[in-house]
Amino acid sequence: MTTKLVLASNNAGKLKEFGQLLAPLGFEVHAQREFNVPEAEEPHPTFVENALAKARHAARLTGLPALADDSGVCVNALGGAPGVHSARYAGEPKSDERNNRKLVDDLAAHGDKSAYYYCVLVFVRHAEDPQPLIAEGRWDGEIIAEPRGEGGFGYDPYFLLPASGKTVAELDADEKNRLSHRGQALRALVEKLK
Ligand SMILES: O=P(O)(O)OP(=O)(O)OP(=O)(O)OC[C@H]1O[C@@H](n2cnc3c(O)ncnc32)[C@H](O)[C@@H]1O
Ligand SMILES: [Mg+2]
Repeated sequence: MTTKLVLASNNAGKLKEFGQLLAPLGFEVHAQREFNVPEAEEPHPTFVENALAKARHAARLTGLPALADDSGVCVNALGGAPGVHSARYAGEPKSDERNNRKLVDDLAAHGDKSAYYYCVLVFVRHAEDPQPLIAEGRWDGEIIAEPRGEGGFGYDPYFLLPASGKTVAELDADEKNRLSHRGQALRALVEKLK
């Protein structure tokens, strides 16, 4: 049986990756935009609370099971920033280019460039689901000052994987999905759905 679900995100990069990750698993996946679901508020200080807020919002407005992703890049020398503020690190309107420039500037005076991507996924069967399924993933790397690569989205051209010497934007889509915070979290979530 295929499960129909709504993806509670308006981020084109995430939607593309979820499409690739979920395609082989027999889900009928719809982006919330198809149902004219507006962006949810994300006022919380934790990833898990924001992901739950997004999932509930989409489930409430569509009547469908919903999957939400709250994610970001956490930089150790910056005390975990941008963290939950990753999408709007440089303010409104959201801009990957300005976010990346601010991140590089903020880190310029620091020797420690280590960082990690973090992703929490929340799946709710309906808006009042008392037992949401929750999974997380983490991916370590470091921030570099000059962008490399064309793939991925967001901070990927500046996120270096020391083991391969490549940035995430230099990986092909399959490699990113195999290694990423989002891929790890989704595989863990799917185990819980079984
Ligand atoms: O809330 P939705 O609609 O899902 O879209 P969003 O872009 O606002 O998503 P978040 O609130 O979860 O913010 C996550 C930000 O973290 C960054 N990010 C998350 N995953 C990433 C990845 O795989 N590669 C690069 N940047 C990523 C990117 O800047 C995202 O905008
Ligand atoms: Mg968001």
